[in-house]
Amino acid sequence: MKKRIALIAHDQKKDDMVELASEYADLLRQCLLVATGTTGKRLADEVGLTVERKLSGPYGGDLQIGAELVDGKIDCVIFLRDPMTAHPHEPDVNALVRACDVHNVPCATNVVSAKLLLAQMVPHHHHHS
Ligand SMILES: O=C(CO)COP(=O)(O)O
Repeated sequence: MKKRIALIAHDQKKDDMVELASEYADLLRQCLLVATGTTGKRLADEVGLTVERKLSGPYGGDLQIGAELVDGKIDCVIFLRDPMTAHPHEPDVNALVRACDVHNVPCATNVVSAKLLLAQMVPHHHHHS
């Protein structure tokens, strides 16, 4: 069965997310993708991925993804957080990461971790950059 991957990036990390997704586009096309609003739009517009878009993070998108996650509908989370900027929805961000820990769902919060995790998500995937 296809893996369902959540992709989320704070504003200062969106360029990194687009770059990461471009590099791993072949792999990501074999998965079902869900993203917060603005991240999802950029992935669709700039990488050409098919992405199910939730609300933007500050409007509850992290919580929508968290709700699916606790229902067992998310296999892994790539959440490129900006550690240098305060966010009004920080409680939501923490809730999603906490839900990953509660339910033992892998969650990568930086690019290097994301690459390691993505490489494990699709069996026998050979990465060409
Ligand atoms: O704020 C976010 C995650 O906390 C991301 O939301 P957007 O993808 O809509 O910018």
